[in-house]
Amino acid sequence: MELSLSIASSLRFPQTDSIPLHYCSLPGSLHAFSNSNLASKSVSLRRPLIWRQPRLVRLRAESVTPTESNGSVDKYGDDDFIVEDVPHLTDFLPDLPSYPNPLKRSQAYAIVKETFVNPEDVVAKDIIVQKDSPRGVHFRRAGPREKVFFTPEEVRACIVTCGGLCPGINTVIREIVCGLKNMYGVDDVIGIQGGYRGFYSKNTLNLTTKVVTDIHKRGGTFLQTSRGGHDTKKIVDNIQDRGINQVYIIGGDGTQKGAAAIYKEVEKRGIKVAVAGIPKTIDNDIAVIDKSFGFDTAVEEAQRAINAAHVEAESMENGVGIVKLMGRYSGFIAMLATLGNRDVDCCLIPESPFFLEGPGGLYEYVEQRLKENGHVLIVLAEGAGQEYVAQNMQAFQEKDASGNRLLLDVGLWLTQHIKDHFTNVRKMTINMKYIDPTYMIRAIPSNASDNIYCTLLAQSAVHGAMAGFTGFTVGPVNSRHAYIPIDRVTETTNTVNLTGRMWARLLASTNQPSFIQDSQDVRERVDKQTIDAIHNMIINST
Ligand SMILES: Nc1ncnc2c1ncn2[C@@H]1O[C@H](COP(=O)(O)OP(=O)(O)O)[C@@H](O)[C@H]1O
Ligand SMILES: O=P(O)(O)OC[C@H]1O[C@](O)(COP(=O)(O)O)[C@@H](O)[C@@H]1O
Ligand SMILES: [Mg+2]
Repeated sequence: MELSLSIASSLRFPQTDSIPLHYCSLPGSLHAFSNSNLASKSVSLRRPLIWRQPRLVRLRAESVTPTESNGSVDKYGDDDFIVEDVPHLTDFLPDLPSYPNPLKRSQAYAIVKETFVNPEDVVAKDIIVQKDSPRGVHFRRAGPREKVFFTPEEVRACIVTCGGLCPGINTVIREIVCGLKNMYGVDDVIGIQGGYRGFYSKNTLNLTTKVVTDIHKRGGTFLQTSRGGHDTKKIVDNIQDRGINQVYIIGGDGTQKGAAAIYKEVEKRGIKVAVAGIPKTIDNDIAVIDKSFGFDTAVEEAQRAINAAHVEAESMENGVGIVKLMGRYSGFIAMLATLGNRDVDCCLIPESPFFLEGPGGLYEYVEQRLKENGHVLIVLAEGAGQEYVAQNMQAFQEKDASGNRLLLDVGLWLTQHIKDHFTNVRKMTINMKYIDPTYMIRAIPSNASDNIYCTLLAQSAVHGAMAGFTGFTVGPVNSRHAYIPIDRVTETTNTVNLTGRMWARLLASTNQPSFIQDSQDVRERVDKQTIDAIHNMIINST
């Protein structure tokens, strides 16, 4: 694949693992990589966001003792050291006063040795490097700052939850309320009910630490959620009318796009409102961050359905167990639930097309497993094989209120096809058990480790907003929490990399067919996806 220099020098690839040829930092400076690894992730391009001088000035002005700082202008100015910084209220309100952070005096932090994050701390996006590789992309490290831009008395915060459910939403709500109160002495927090449309169509709830004290023990969202209904102007009007100056938005890729629109409108109006996004998705499809909260809980819960299907399948002659799990465009839940289980014979995900008939197809493999083992267990993500289901059902494409494509039931479709094939074509009796635990895996409270994760997310968001950052999403990057520009997490979707090692591990574990007859084919397909994504981004960015 070839990229012309003019394209490469004005646009930069955000993810080194999906860079086919070039990696550019500053316009005009080009780093060529011999690495031609191709990823199944869609690759997108964005304008360079290198810390330019104004950001450097602000970053350094934020330093406690600039003379003692480890950094130097050169260091940050290096072409290969890129910091993708988040906006700050002072970008459009330069005269905003700052105050000493009250955290130092709080009960929790009184004896902490290093209360505040060094303002020059950044988190590396890629931690696998070679000796001579460029230092690459970094994000600002999350955590409390020496200076804050709100007094506790002036804060009026709100929390809203949007999109689908996932375990842990209530923990995040709780910890934002408790974090604001216990760390910063903020009393005024309100809940927006029913997602974005709740800003302009519903009454708010007063969220005190007492009100939220045990909500983390329940699944779902205490504030309710919805799809659709994002009207930026009405939402920001409402934010202004209610005197809200910190907005915490919990939601997935769609929600974060909405948060970016709110931030931009706030900036346009020049009002002092910090907008913080907390990424939420059961599908784990949000780019940049390590993993979304509640994902592990969901994978764990999926084990119950898979185990039940296994018990049913192995207790009968020619038992076929099929479990359908969530995963609209990304098969992470199905992949991890399969890897975590070990009884699964085959995992089907949206990223990996499969076929039924002929050599190397699913029917052949099912028959082989029935002969070898007496039963077979299949886990499939709801987004897998949608093109076949649509063809067969001659269905038209429906969308939900947010514009997401509504999926056809691939579980029922596959169940029927396997039954028909073995009964009518192979003249074999099979015992089919189909389990669809779809909502059960996301409508539960989060487990202990997700609760810890949710607490970190909430507290990091609170520290960021109090420090005046805005238009950011918080999340772990290589296990360290960072403030990430919202656009960065919405421009691409995280999908299972078919040419990566994790999918290979799954194939090695289940020993299922890869459904790829020619590995060159898949490389070319992934390559084409990459080129298409680049073309789309170029068109969108012009
Ligand atoms: N491109 C967008 N711009 C503004 N708001 C959006 C956008 N996409 C989705 N939203 C809003 O975000 C909310 C949640 O989106 P949805 O796709 O349903 O869930 P998720 O955030 O979990 O992906 C909805 O209220 C929807 O209107
Ligand atoms: O039926 P609902 O509530 O729209 O949710 C179903 C969809 O939500 C998802 O869980 C993803 O939701 P998000 O966009 O909120 O992350 C998909 O896996 C699933 O297809
Ligand atoms: Mg989504």
